[in-house]
Amino acid sequence: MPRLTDSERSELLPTLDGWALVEGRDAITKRFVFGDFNAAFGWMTRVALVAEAMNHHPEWSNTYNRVEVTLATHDAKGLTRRDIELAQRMDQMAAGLVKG
Ligand SMILES: C[C@H](O)[C@H](O)[C@H]1CNC2=NC(N)=NC(=O)C2=N1
Repeated sequence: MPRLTDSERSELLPTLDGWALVEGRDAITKRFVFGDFNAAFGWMTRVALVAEAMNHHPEWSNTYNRVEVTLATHDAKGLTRRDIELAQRMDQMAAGLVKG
């Protein structure tokens, strides 16, 4: 899986909702804020099954109702289309459950 080209980045990154580039690393990151722990962990559980089905896994941490997510393709040592797809899936699955 090749890393995103510059033109792919300028095309695809703006389609994401609230994701930011990680300083000093070819990766994207986002903080999801849910109503409570149950909502946050339930979302993580559902996303985990999607990630496993995609064979593409997030780097993430959970503190009560917050989930910090970083996406990159380890095999490519940077961003690929898999990261864009997983980010979009995460946004879809968080719709209506997150603040802001
Ligand atoms: C062996 C397994 O298919 C690979 O390690 C997969 C699993 N999940 C992955 N997830 C991510 N984020 N990047 C990868 O390169 C990757 N590779």
